[in-house]
Amino acid sequence: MDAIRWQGDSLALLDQTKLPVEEVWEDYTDYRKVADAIRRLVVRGAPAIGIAAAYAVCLAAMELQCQDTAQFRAGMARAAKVLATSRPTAVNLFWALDRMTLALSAGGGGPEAIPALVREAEAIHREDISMNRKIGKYGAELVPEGARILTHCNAGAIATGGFGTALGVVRAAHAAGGVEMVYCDETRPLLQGARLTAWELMRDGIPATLITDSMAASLMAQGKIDIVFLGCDRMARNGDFANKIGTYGVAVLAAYHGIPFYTVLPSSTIDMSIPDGKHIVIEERDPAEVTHFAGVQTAPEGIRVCNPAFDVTPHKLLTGIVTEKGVIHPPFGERLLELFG
Ligand SMILES: CSC[C@@H](O)[C@@H](O)C(=O)COP(=O)(O)O
Repeated sequence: MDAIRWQGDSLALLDQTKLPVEEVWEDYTDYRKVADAIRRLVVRGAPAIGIAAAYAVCLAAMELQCQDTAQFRAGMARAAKVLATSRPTAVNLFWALDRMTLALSAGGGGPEAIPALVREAEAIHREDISMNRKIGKYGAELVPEGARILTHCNAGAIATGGFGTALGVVRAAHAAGGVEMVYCDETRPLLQGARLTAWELMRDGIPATLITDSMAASLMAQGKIDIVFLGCDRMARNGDFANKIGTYGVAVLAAYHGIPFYTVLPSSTIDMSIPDGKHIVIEERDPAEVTHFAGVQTAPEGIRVCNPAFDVTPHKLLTGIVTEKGVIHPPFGERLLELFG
């Protein structure tokens, strides 16, 4: 299962805004439209955003290849800026753009660098899938026999290059026969859990139950959740992390009920340049996402709205962090530095 395909001179994206009702792939040749697709959540999920941006840099270079060197370089800098302002929170976007900028300079800085840029974007894509496979293997070892797992948002194959982070763990654990049920929080306001996670799990034949976000507490109190796995958009070097709004609430609930709570991420999601979660920029999105549901108004016109797309969970609420280098336990700051510093 995938949502991003490089086609040599164009990028195909599965339009995630249309799932689960329609499976529509769109072709992109204009990097500006890819930036807009990232903004509109056609492509979403931290690793997937980075991969799409890397391919968009290739599209920019192809568009600019007939310009003289100075114009090519100025155009590439402009394209990187447009892509960097698409969404602020997931660090994978900036990590991928930095890699592409280095590949551009290493390749000569001009249109002659196009093959090197394509190779780099493909490497970013391929490495992400391979990190997810390793993450799945390590994470599956944490899953108790007959586990009932809770997840939030969508950290699946379509949020990554393929296989998924939190859902990669679920896939690996299910293949080993260890999963009784995956409870998916619907994930207000844009329903990534209901529209995307439920869809991915059903397609793979993994037992899944959809719940509204407000049901998680009651399920935990009834002893129906054994372990929580969810994704990450940016982790600071002390282990504080941003993920889809509602994650912090799930973390508090899990701590209260004594349920193991893990975030699952590739190293491309770790931002060692910031000391803690206070430094993570949280994206504020359109109020209409809260006041309207599928185009239908559900709140009075003119009501003030607060719509942060992410929240920050303090590292103290984490049982562990699942990465491609293994599972990290406290003290997170020291272990992150050792493995990723
Ligand atoms: C492997 S995806 C990890 C995170 O990016 C995911 O949990 C998440 O919060 C996605 O938010 P979204 O706003 O849908 O891009």
